[in-house]
Amino acid sequence: MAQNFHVDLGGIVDLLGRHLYSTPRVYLRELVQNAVDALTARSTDEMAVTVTPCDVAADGRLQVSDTGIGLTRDDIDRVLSTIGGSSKRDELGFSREGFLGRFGIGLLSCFLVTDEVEIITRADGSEQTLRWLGRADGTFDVTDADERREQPGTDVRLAPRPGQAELLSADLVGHLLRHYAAHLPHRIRLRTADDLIDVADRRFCWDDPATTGADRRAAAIELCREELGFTPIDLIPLSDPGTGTRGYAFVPPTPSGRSTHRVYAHNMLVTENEPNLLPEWAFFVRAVVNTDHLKLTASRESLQDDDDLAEARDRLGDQLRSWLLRTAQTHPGRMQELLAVHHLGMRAMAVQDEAMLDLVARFLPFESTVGTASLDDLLADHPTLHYCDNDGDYRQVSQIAGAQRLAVINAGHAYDVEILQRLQSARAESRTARLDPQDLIGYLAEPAPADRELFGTVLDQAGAMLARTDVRTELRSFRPETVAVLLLASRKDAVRAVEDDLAEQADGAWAAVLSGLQRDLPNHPRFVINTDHPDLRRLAGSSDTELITLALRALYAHALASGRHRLTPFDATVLQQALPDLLRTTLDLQELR
Ligand SMILES: Nc1ncnc2c1ncn2[C@@H]1O[C@H](COP(=O)(O)OP(=O)(O)OP(=O)(O)O)[C@@H](O)[C@H]1O
Repeated sequence: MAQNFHVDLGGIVDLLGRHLYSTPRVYLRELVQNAVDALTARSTDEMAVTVTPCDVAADGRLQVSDTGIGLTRDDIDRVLSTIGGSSKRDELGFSREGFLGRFGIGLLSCFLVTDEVEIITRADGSEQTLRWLGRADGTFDVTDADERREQPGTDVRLAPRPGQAELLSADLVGHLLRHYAAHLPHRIRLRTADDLIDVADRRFCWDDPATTGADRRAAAIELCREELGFTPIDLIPLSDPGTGTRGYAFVPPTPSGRSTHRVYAHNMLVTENEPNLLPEWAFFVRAVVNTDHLKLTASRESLQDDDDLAEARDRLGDQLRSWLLRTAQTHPGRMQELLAVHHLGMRAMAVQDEAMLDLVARFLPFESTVGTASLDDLLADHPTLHYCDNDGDYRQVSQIAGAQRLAVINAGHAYDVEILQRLQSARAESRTARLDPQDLIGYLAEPAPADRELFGTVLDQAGAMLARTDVRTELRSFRPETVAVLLLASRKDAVRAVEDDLAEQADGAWAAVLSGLQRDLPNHPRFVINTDHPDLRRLAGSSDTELITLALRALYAHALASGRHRLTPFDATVLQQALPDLLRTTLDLQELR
């Protein structure tokens, strides 16, 4: 014969307490939820839930009392005395419309704070008042109650477990009620020593037909201040009728790395930190919403990550996106302000979404060698946009590229490169290309033959100086003529190994350094000498090869220092010695005069 499982209630309560609920405080939310569901099931005018904290009640027990539908003897057997039993699912097991509960386990959370739950109830349409007493050891009694309820409804009473009275007493109960229940559309009252206070006294502004236009906006901003703790720089109405989800997304005044949202279900607070309500790219907003149909997890502390939520997320994401596009058209100034604070979020969004890409291309300012401007403006003037994918490369090339009117963007921020690549593939007419600092040489003019001749000795001496390194010397004629030399090295080269022989080379003489640095790298850094530089031209005219070498060392040191290069041991030695050497020689020359 088939037998029933025996249930160890203590074990189940322990499981709930440790693994389902984040805190024993949820007991109060579960009780208020049941009371509100009972009101919903009855629907008369005399509807209220009254909560009496244990330190206010005469018998020292917390009581949650409602004027709801109550329970018949049969209900008690089916739903109270059966774990998992619930009146809030239909025959097929689906949640019934309008109810908060669904799983039939909420009441068990009371055993997180008490050993005994007493329920006094009178069902709507019945004269009988019944008493159910459930204990944490899994036993229960059902009897006629000694007292008689005047009205249909239910009182649930809990005596605090020793050491847990605080969880059931006035301070915390008042706080929790306002936290969970402030927006409930029912009358929820807290009993104090001498008064009854309404705690559910807030309507969501979007549900209040009386507040419209500017008033509604002001009310929403106030809601954001109270519930999210900041004054938003903008707000976006959200509405997904399919899941009965409504609210606002608020734009914070400072950037946030990842945003979570405050979600209510049937006006009862579910969570302050729901990560899955809006698409991941929407981290420039935080939302407050109420939902009627999105499902909750059994703990009721987060949304179920199911298909309904995924679809709602897409639709709400569409609303954010169209709002942004509209704002860009109608209030470009506001858009600019938004981008100034949340450019990182917008960049992330542009990588995933074409509409956002257009928006970012239109509004986001990029630093470039031809000025700071939007990608659209830059592309209008320059058929090909070059970019450096890191700030170091950009700093190396920016001055020279700018002087040659070569448009190079600093794409060193997060997502910049992806944005430029996406732009290239999304728009046939947009050309973007990565620029390696070494590529810059291709944009600098070859010197005239006469200048090549003039600089013959300089070129030879530079070649000799750098003979044992992998740096190649080039002559070029370029603007500005105040720049004498350039050292162009790609990042790949810049990070080439230097550590091994560093110690050996640190204080070595020139010869030792040079002989120690045999490299054969396919990509050679370029030491570029500007044949237009007036003093270099004077130097080139000199026949003093020693002076030329000294000057070249100093110029090489200068190029190293100004280009933010990673130093090889050779570079470090040049940097250390070149300028003192030059100084000494100048002084020697002066003494000779
Ligand atoms: N105050 C009340 N008035 C009337 N019926 C109640 C009340 N409290 C509980 N019940 C009945 O007891 C059942 C079990 O309650 P319980 O809180 O354990 O689960 P639930 O509310 O159905 O679902 P969930 O686990 O999702 O909260 C409810 O379905 C309801 O029928």
